[in-house]
Amino acid sequence: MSAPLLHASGIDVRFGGVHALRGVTLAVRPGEVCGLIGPNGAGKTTLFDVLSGMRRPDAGTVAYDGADITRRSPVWRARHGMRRTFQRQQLFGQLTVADNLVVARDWRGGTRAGARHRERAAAVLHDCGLDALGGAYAGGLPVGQARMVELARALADPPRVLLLDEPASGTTADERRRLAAVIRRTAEEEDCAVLLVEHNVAFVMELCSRVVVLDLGRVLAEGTPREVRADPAVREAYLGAGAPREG
Ligand SMILES: Nc1ncnc2c1ncn2[C@@H]1O[C@H](COP(=O)(O)OP(=O)(O)OP(=O)(O)O)[C@@H](O)[C@H]1O
Repeated sequence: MSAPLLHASGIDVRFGGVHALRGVTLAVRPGEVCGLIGPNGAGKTTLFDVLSGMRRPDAGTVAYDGADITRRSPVWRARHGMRRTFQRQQLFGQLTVADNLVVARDWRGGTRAGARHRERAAAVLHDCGLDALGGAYAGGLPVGQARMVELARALADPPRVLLLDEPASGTTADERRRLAAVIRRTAEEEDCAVLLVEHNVAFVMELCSRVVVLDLGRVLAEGTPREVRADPAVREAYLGAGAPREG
């Protein structure tokens, strides 16, 4: 098994009296799609904030490719191949879909690379089945299409780590199939380490090779989808009565 590319160890985060993360340890390897699930308030988004550098943990470390990056900024992490999407969509609504992808590469500077960035954007749009939408304004897209564009934008500059926050939220079954195919292909063909937070358990269980369950700021369980489904503690805390949607 390859070494973890992203490795969070003993992460603690407090918001005043709320202990949002309590000694969370989690590793993601190149080429794997790992799911992060758990009830509302379990700490999933807070952990994403720590991994992407948007929140400094009160304790614990984040390592990337073996180096401690706990104090590195979000921009540093992005420059080094870490990409994140958000629960609430963050597309540039007044730009076209293609320009959303070009911007995702141009931010590094070097405008002379513009033509290459356009070529890469076109290729990524093609791979994501979005050829027809390149000229459409991103602000006018239905939710499901916008989710795919967000994923495409995260791929515009080739990622080494992809943190996806509820990528399937608001999508149809057909859109989920296409999202899953692109995510799987990115992990396998680009050797990218993918971690995704998702409330749609069926989507996670189908797509991910490994699943981590958070509850009340702690790792409650970790394993293959089959192992996690069968875990009594997970069933009680998350998959039992009042479980989130399965499809
Ligand atoms: N900025 C903040 N200030 C105070 N408390 C916060 C803040 N952000 C999160 N929390 C609290 O930390 C805990 C974890 O929240 P977090 O949003 O990480 O959970 P989550 O698993 O992502 O939930 P959801 O599935 O609803 O998105 C919750 O109790 C939440 O109320």
